[in-house]
Amino acid sequence: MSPKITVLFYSTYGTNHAIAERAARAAEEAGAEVRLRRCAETAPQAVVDGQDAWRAQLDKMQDIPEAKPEDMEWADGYFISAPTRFGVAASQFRAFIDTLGPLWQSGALANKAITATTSAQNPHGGQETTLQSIYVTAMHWGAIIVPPGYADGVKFEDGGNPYGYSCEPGPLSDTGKKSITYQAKRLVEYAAKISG
Ligand SMILES: Cc1cc2nc3c(=O)[nH]c(=O)nc-3n(C[C@H](O)[C@H](O)[C@H](O)COP(=O)(O)O)c2cc1C
Repeated sequence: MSPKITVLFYSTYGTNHAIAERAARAAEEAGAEVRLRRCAETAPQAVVDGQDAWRAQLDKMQDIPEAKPEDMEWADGYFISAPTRFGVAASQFRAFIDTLGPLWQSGALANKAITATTSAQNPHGGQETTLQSIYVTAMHWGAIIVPPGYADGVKFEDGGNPYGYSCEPGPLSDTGKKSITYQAKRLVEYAAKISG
């Protein structure tokens, strides 16, 4: 049976959207059934409309369904991508996560494979703490964290973040694409093992 993967992301300017699209394609290539889902925008419309780039990115994502708790229940594994904000994940991502209390209580979030990626403006702007903050939540769920580590040579080329692929904003590099592909395929492999 194909493992089911929900690729869950939030993106203001497009970087984490690009990561998520790449991860979704890689997971499908690895044989998974995939749902690509975006976290709903929670910033006031006037704030979004006040920045052309923010407005354009939100318009670009209109065809991607907003994440619902059911997308988390459905999946065997989660590929997460969220921007770094003050050293942790963007509040739009957290707002969705904070709707999952009833699912957590039912035990539906336990035993799911999870891996995470992020971007930050600066090379050392908090990527590692953001990923760790996402994994702290995963531990509360009883999810099984699948970090990339250094288990593939690409991790010695992509900046070497063992917690998850991370980058600075902008178009993905070829190495970045390879690293995301590796991380998504590794997630599919372990989601399949865990879900049996
Ligand atoms: C409120 C706010 C806080 C941010 N905090 C950080 C930060 O702590 N470190 C950093 O390097 N970049 C920070 N950034 C930059 C974001 O990480 C960057 O915009 C994001 O990675 C771009 O991802 P996206 O294109 O998917 O929106 C911040 C941006 C905003 C708007």
